[in-house]
Amino acid sequence: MISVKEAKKIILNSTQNFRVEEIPFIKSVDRILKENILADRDFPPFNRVSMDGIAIDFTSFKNGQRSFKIEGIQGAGSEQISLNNPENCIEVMTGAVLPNNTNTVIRYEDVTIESGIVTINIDEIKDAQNVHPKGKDRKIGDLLIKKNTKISASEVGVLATVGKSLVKVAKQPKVMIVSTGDELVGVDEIPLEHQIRRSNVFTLVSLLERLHIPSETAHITDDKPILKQKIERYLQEYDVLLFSGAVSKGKFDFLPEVFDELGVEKLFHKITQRPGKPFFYGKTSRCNVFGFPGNPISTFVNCLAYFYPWYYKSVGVEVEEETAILSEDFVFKPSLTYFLQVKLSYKFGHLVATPITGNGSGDLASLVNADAFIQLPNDKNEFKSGEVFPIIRYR
Ligand SMILES: Nc1nc2c(c(=O)[nH]1)N[C@H]1C(S)=C(S)[C@@H](COP(=O)(O)OP(=O)(O)OC[C@H]3O[C@@H](n4cnc5c(N)ncnc54)[C@H](O)[C@@H]3O)O[C@H]1N2
Ligand code: MOO
Ligand SMILES: [Mg+2]
Repeated sequence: MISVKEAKKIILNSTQNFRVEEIPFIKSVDRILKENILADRDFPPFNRVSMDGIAIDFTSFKNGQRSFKIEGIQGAGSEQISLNNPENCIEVMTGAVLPNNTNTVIRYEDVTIESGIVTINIDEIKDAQNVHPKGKDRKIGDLLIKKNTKISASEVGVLATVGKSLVKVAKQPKVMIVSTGDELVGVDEIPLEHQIRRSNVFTLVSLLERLHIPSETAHITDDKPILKQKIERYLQEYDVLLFSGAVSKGKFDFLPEVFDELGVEKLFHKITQRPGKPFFYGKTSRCNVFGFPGNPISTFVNCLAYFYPWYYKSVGVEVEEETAILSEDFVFKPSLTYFLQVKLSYKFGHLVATPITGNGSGDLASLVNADAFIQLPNDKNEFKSGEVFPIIRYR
């Protein structure tokens, strides 16, 4: 049996490189960028008019001129024109190129126009006002988005603007999720008295969907030869296998021996934690094997506490640890790290975690009443209101 800290260390030391693929940028949200995105031109690429109005040569205004004859019109999307007479003006629209020989824009709200003559109604005008200068935001070649960024809507806009219709992202691992157990029937079946419906595979599928990892699922009964035959094939075809169940001490908990017989290197089996203690973790040269204990909350918390960080490290993303303040005193006697279910809220701007009591790791209904797990260390038994501990959110 090893500690949570040791287990995490082993897991983070056995990450995989899923390599890189190119996908349409519009499909890239929540994927991990695998190239630096540079400015393909200055931002903005020309001196951009930022208000609808008139463009003048500021020197004329400085010299006391207040009325200007309209010489032309410059709309967004038309080639730059030039002001020929510095005592005239050009009507300009937001997004247009600032006309040649002008440098200052005055809003329509601040002028009156009569018979083609513009009269300025305000005294306060600054040189170069209402112009967004070429290259003010970014220069050509500047780094806009760093490699290993998790792509969001804001990155998508930048990718579009630099013409990155195809973008390099971390490839997702090929994952198979396997449930085991003779007591389990399908979601659409009516269970007999001694049976229950499978739920863990679907929680795992959904937890992986949050990471945009597609997965396949299978169910295998507690039959050792069949388990062995199927898992042998999965080990050759998938990058990651996630199991739920059959890793504890029961007569039909065949997975640890099957893994051993199939040459899966055991990296650990059992962690000093609750729930999720009998977690098995191993690997072959191509595949990482996560054998989550079958109790639903054990499978759930171990996927969040171990598979998620393993995945993020594999794709090169650093995730900051989040913490919350315990809202009430809590006692946990066993010397195990306890992943306590909590409901999160904000009090005076601080994240507060209120314990949600359930009936142990089989009580999957209690998961819907909580938002996260708070990780209480195994070196003490009494946890006081106001103390701060790491949390793992699932909402
Ligand atoms: N003698 C001991 N017994 C147990 C120990 C122990 O240390 N000594 N550990 C307990 C702990 S802790 C856990 S957690 C469970 C882990 O059991 P397994 O990983 O072997 O899982 P199973 O025996 O197959 O099932 C346990 C439980 O979970 C239900 N289950 C399994 N798969 C699913 C699924 N896909 N959907 C819904 N529910 C599922 C299953 O019906 C069982 O009730 O072992 C303890 N025992
Ligand atoms: O420690 Mo087990 O994983 O909850 O019942
Ligand atoms: Mg068992």
